[in-house]
Amino acid sequence: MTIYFYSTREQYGCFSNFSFHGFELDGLYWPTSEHYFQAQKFLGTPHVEQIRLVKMPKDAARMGRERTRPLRQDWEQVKDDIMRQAVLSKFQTHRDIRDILLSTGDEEIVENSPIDFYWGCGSDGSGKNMLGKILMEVRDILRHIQSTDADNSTVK
Ligand SMILES: Nc1nc(O)c(N)c(N[C@@H]2O[C@H](COP(=O)(O)O)[C@@H](O)[C@H]2O)n1
Repeated sequence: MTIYFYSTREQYGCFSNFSFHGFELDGLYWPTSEHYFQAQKFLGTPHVEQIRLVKMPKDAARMGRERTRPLRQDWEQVKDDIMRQAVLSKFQTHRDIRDILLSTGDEEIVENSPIDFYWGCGSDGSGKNMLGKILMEVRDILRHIQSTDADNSTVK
């Protein structure tokens, strides 16, 4: 059965980038994956740190979406990899949510956003669901890491 998520307050809310599961990446601490993702839009400028330091992910999202500052030129080419790295770091850092992600087996995961047709499925389900796809990719990576670790710890 397809797993839908969106709000951090509902079931599978930990799959949202707005969930408070911080991690270290690029030598810095990020309070949420939304902070990391939005800040990377302005790599090489002081705005990265300004976004990293705001308390709430909704403020990081607002700042990242403001177009008063120029977006990095290669954003469209790099944004999926940046999201993948942020989501992987988040789930590698927190065992409790890693277990929740792995417990979904091979079920399809969909960000049930009524407004976002790129990261989510959009209001009519026709969206690309890139965040859901990335979560499923990360699930595969974590499953592989787990089985490799188990093999390595087996006494031969
Ligand atoms: N809560 C929420 N509100 C929105 O308006 C959204 N678009 C989303 N989706 C999340 O937004 C992030 C990416 O947004 P931009 O590409 O910067 O517009 C990403 O975390 C989506 O999952 N969520």
